[in-house]
Amino acid sequence: MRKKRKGSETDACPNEPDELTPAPDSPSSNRRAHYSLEDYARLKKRCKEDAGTQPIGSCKSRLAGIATAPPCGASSLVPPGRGLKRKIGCIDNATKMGRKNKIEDDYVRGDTIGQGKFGSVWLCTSRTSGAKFACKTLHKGEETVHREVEIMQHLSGHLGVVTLHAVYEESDCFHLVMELCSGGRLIDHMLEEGPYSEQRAANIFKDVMQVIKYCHDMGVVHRDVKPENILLTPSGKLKLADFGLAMRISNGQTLSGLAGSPAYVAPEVLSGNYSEKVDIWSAGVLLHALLAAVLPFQGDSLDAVFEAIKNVKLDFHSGLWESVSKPARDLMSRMLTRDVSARITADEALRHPWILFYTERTSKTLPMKSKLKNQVGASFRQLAIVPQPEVDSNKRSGGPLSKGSNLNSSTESVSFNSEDQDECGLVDALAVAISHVRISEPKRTRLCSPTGPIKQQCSSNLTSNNLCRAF
Ligand SMILES: Nc1ncnc2c1ncn2[C@@H]1O[C@H](COP(=O)(O)OP(=O)(O)OP(=O)(O)O)[C@@H](O)[C@H]1O
Repeated sequence: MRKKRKGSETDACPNEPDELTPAPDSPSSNRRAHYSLEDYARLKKRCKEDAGTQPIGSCKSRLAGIATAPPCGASSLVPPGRGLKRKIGCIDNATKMGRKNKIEDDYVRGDTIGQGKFGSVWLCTSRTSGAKFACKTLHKGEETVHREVEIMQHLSGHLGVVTLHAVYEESDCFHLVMELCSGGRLIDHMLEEGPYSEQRAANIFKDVMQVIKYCHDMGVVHRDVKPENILLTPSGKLKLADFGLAMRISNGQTLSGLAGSPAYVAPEVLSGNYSEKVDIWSAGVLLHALLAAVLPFQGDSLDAVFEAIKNVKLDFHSGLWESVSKPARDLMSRMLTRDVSARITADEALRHPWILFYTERTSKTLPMKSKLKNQVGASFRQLAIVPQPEVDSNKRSGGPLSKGSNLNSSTESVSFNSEDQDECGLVDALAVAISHVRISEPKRTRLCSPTGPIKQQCSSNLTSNNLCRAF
């Protein structure tokens, strides 16, 4: 039997309800939404055990369609592991697949720096150059190993993607030698430093959206966009990591099956077929967390989180949102809309006035003093691309993701030196924003032939596999 990836180890959980119930409004309730996938795995294991008696619409039927689409052009019926040689044969020379050397010949092994449920990520040092790298070891037999390797190679080279330097194959595993992102994970910065200024959030968010757009242009859906999977380099550059759940997708093709992380998962993932727009939703959750330091969809259990994702109407009008500009709220609402066709694309998000305002060249000289916030908001309101969506009270938002001081400047790509600036700069920036507001269909740079919905493979291994890390 093949090994199951993403925390497939599931234990009996007699005390599950208690374990899934954090104190209301406590900071930990947010963290539970981030970190309670093991709980969810246990829950779903129970679902699996009940599978024979579950009716349609039960958790079994919800979990049956775990997406297993292979890279474009490959049959979804190819058993995982088979065709691996062919796939990795595509990996170019830069990654030096198929080399005779063992990794120990070229690198000195260092400390473990990350622990995934699949295995570990460890520090390694090149014997020739002395340069340090991160090495992720993927054990063969895991369902998605070949896909992660292939997709990393496919995307490697973009500034926003962790660069894959080399791949070493052993009889039972692959070692992926990657660029070392020693600046930590974005989530750790968020937890430590609390809500971000709009200026800072916009610049972080722009970097994230640029790499998501790149993935989508390259025909890849990440499916697990969250701050835990965004790493920082020492100079503060953001890098999207962990393509363990990523899938290739053709234009017009849809995926199916549960994959993602609970707090960030798009509603359509919970209910049916979905597309690359799931990454937009997840990025919208991230933007919410950046600006408000709370997750938008919370609950006392994972099912309650999912219920919130499906039904809670967010209120961007009151409470903490009163101090956030309307353009920021507008962008968020366009990303966190359940109507997938109305949800903006990565390209559109990047051209949203809020992003342009805070990240365009002229924004470097714009005032950020709070007294100008409303003016900015009013100006942006005029730039709105479409009307604001209906909002209602959000009963579950609460509990800070973190408390803390201002973020250090390591990730800020634009410096803000604005105390003495006047409103002329603001007008200039708005003019720039206006000039960029054009909404059109995004282009894919690498498309595969449309093949229609990807066939589902209902493997119990896959089911519990994706449940745990990716539920
Ligand atoms: N290139 C890198 N540089 C530095 N640290 C890294 C790098 N890649 C991964 N890590 C560390 O290892 C951890 C696990 O890596 P990764 O997320 O790729 O594994 P995973 O098991 O697929 O993750 P998850 O359990 O979140 O799905 C990361 O959270 C990070 O702390």
